[in-house]
Amino acid sequence: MIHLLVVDDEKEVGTFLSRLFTMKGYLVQVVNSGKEFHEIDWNQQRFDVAMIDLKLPDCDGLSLLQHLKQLQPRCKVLIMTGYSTVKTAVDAMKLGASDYMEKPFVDIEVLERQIDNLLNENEALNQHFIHKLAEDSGLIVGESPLMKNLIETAFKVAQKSVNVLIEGETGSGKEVLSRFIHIASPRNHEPFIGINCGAISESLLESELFGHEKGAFTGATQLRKGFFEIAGNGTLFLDEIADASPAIQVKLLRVLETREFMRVGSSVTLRTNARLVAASNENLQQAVDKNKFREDLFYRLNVVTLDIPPLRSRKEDIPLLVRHLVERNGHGDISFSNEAIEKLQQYNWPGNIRELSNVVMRTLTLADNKSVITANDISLSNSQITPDKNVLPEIQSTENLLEEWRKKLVADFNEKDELMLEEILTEIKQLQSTIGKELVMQALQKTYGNRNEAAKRLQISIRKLRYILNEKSQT
Ligand SMILES: Nc1ncnc2c1ncn2[C@@H]1O[C@H](COP(=O)(O)OP(=O)(O)OP(=O)(O)O)[C@@H](O)[C@H]1O
Repeated sequence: MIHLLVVDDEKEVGTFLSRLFTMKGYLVQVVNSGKEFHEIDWNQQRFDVAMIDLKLPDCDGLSLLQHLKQLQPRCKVLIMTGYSTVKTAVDAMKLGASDYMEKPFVDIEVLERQIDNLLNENEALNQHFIHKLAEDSGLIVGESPLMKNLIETAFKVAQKSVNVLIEGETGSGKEVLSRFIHIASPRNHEPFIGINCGAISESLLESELFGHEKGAFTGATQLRKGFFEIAGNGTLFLDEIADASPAIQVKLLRVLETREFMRVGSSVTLRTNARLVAASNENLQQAVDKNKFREDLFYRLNVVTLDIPPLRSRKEDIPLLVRHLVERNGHGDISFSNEAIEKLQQYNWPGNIRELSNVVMRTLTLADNKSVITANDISLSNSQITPDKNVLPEIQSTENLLEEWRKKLVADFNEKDELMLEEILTEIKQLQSTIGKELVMQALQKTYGNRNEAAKRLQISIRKLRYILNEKSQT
C-alpha cells in the first residue's frame, strides 16, 4: 500500500489531503508541526511520498526535508509553498525535493497527477532521460556529482515558469545550459533567443530587446520586432546581464514586474510571456553590493540560481568532454591516449570548456592525421596565456615576436633550396593570431583586465576581442 505523509500546520489542508488520498486507497498520515514530525517512529514507518509545507510554526520545512531525505532517501518529497516562498521551494529541489506545488491548490487534478508522477517515477530511467536530453542539446553532463546535481535541478526548474540566473566563469557553459533549460521545458516548441548584453551599445540593445517603430530614430527605416516579442512564449537568454546599463536594467525590471513593454518610439503596450534566463560571469550579488546592478532586478532574476562549477573542479569530466569535442569536430576516429588526458587534467583551465575546446581543436589540426593523440601532441602554452582578470601573464613584446619570426624566415631562406609557401602562409596566420593576442593582452593589462574597455581602446567589438583570444567563434 502507498504510504503518504503530509506535514502542514493548516489543519484544514491536512484534512483535505488526507480525505483526497485516502479515497484513492493510500494510507495517509498527517502531522501539523516539526515537533510531531520528529515524533514519528521512523523505524516502523516507511513513506513513499511526503508533502511538506515550507512554513511551519516551530521549524522550517527545508530542515525537515533534509532530515527525511537522510532517513528515507527513497521517499519522494513534494514541497507546498505560497507564492512568496517559490524561491525557497526551488532551493528545496536542490536539496532533494522532487517538485513543488503552490498553495492554495487551484487545480486538484494537477496535484493528483503530480503525486502519481512521483509514485511512478523510475529514478534511474529519469536520470538516463535527462542526461540523454542534455547530450542531444550539446551539453555533456560528465561524471562529477556537481554537474549531475546541477543538470537534474536544471531539468526540474525547466518545467516551471520561473526566471533563472546562471552564474559561472567564462566558457563554463552558461549558454549551453540555458539551451538545455529551454529544450527540457514545455516551451521547447517556441523560440529560444539569445543576446549578449555586454557586446552592443545601450541604444542598440534597447531596440534589439524591445523593437522599434519605423522612424523612431535615424536609421530606423522599418518597424522591427524586438526579442521579447519574437520570443513569444519561448525563452529569452540574456548573456552577461551584469553589463546591461542602468537604463536597460530599469526597462528590464519593468518587463519582469508587469510583463509589459513598448517598442522604441511607440506608445502601445505589448505583453510578453517569455521566460527569462540570464547569465553572468560576475557574481551578481557582488555587483549589487558595488551598486553596479539594481537589487530589485537581481531579486526578480534570481528566483533560481544555477552555479556552473569551473572545469578545474570537475576534472573527471575531461575524458567525456574531450570525446564529445573530438566528435563535434568530425574526428570520431581519433582518440586521446591516457597520458594525453592526464596532461589535460593537470591543467587549470581558466577559460574552462571553451579553452579545452580550443586546445582540442588546435591539437587535432596539428596532429597530421594521427589516430591516437599523445601527451606530446598537446601544447598548453598558448592557452596558458588566456587572460584572467586577476592573473595577467607576462607579455612578450610584439617587436620581439616579429624579429624572431623574421630571423627564422631568413634562416629558412638561406638553408633550404625550396620554399614551402604553404608552410610560410600557415605561419603568417599563426603570427597574425599571436600578435592579435599580444595586442589584446597589452590592452587588457592597461585596463586591468576590463574587456569592454580594452575592446574600446582597440576599436574592435567585444566579440572580436574574444575571437582573438580564441574564446568565441567569429560568427
Ligand atoms: N557541458 C558541456 N558540454 C559540452 N560542451 C560544452 C559544455 N559546456 C560548455 N561547452 C562548450 O564550451 C564552449 C563555451 O560554452 P558557452 O558559450 O556556453 O560558455 P559561457 O559560459 O556562456 O561563456 P561566456 O561566459 O563567455 O559567455 C562552447 O563551445 C560550448 O559548446
